[in-house]
Amino acid sequence: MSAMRQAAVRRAVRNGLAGQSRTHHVTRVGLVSGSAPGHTNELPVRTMPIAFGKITFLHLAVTTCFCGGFRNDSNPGDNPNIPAIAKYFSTKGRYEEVNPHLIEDILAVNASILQPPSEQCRRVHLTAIIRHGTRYPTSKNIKKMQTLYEVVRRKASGEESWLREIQTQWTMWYKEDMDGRLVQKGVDDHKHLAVRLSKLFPSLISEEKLRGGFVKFITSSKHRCVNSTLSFKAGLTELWAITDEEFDHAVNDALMRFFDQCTRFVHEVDNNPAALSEVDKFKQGPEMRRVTEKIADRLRVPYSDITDDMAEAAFYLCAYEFAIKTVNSPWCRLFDEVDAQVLEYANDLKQFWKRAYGHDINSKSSCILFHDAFSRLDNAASEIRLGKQVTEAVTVQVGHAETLLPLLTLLGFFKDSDALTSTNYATQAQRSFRTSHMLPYAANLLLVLYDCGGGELRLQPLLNEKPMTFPGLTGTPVPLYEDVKDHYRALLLGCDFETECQLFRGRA
Ligand SMILES: O=P(O)(O)O[C@H]1[C@H](OP(=O)(O)O)[C@@H](OP(=O)(O)O)[C@H](O)[C@@H](O)[C@H]1OP(=O)(O)O
Repeated sequence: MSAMRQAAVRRAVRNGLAGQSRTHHVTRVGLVSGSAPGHTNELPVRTMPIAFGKITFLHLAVTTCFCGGFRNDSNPGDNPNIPAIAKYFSTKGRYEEVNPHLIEDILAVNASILQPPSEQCRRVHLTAIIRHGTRYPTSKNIKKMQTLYEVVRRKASGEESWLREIQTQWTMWYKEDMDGRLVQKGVDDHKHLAVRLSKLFPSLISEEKLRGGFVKFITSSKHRCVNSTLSFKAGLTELWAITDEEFDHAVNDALMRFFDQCTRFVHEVDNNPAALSEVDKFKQGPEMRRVTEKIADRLRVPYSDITDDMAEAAFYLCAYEFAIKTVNSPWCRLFDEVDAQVLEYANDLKQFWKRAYGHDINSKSSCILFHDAFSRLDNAASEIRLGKQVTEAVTVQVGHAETLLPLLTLLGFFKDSDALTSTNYATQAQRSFRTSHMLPYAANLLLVLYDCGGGELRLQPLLNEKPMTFPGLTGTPVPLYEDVKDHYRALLLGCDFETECQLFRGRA
């Protein structure tokens, strides 16, 4: 693309010119191969043509004047290509289900939600903590899917078209060595997120800032995270047609996989089955039993063939076929909405007790990430106060659902009055702790620091590109940075990772 055309593209993105519509077919991004040699489904190391699709500036103009919050009424019932139960897929859900406006335009942003707190305020720093993009199932779940497929293939009987499709057309294509690796949709998740964030924060995520070394990248060592980081960078380099420079990223598991290194969490939760007793009780309880019996009835197999694990495997088959291939799989026909809500709750129970409010150490294990985020914000704040340029304008940190959730918990987000337990499902229908809304693939927590002049700094949190308010700080949508620090003073003064993660902490 000529320099003149690049400038025109950049101007159009910046100015949101309506009426101009350009299609930029960008190609090539090299990814880290993570699979066993010869795996047909693995993203190849060699570069691969990824058509960026259409960057339509017309949409930019339309969406920037799109008022109010995003539409959450994707109403999949109207769209036969979207499973009616897609909004219950928990951490196996697509990003588009929490931002349905992206279904029609994956690059659409709603800049109006990001109006600065006042005319004087300008954005000076952005920290983005992002879950990797869409991935294959883990080998643990692929084994369960394979077992279920054999039961259905060999024992199910019935004339329903969806059953015949499973038994005669659908093939078990998942292989154990896929084990959670990033898929092509996951590459696109991060490329598109990068472009949307560059449109939302053009003064921070810009070619100039990227080339100037003001944008830092940190990632978990897992393939899905490294490849998501490469994809995020590719989204920017392709947008700006940068071919003469590459940009580093740091692999830092102490930050992005802190849960592996917190001894007390590993001992008291990760390696302790009793820590998830509420999950186990729910999976053996009446709600789940009704689901497994209904599935067995639909398949006309004995109740003993469809355990809670088999029901979960069927649910995951529906979710992965949709997330990876965007197909409304025949596996989805095994569930009605009530069944899906029960399976969603089982997932939420796992996340609640393993990564969130269920055990205090779950959130305290994220102290290292909490302090890292605030030290970056403090550095930016002091450079602003000294009248200097902010040396780290943007930090992009790629991790897991279990990176984000403990931090969100530590900050007090999505806390209900009652804990999720094996016995209160019926009263938790309106709970705020719902991972389907919080943690899809590519879920992202953004912390935006504003300089409003006269030493006034403000901090805005966003989750999945939607503004939030810090729990307990509801006076203003974008509070003073000092008020936020006051609010979290105890954590800022304490929350010492080494102390919290000591095995026999505080015991004689
Ligand atoms: O049920 P699976 O095996 O998929 O659980 C995964 C985690 O996936 P999630 O429960 O979040 O959907 C996976 O988190 P991710 O963000 O990396 O996808 C995690 O890394 C993996 O270890 C499994 O978690 P588990 O708690 O060990 O089951």
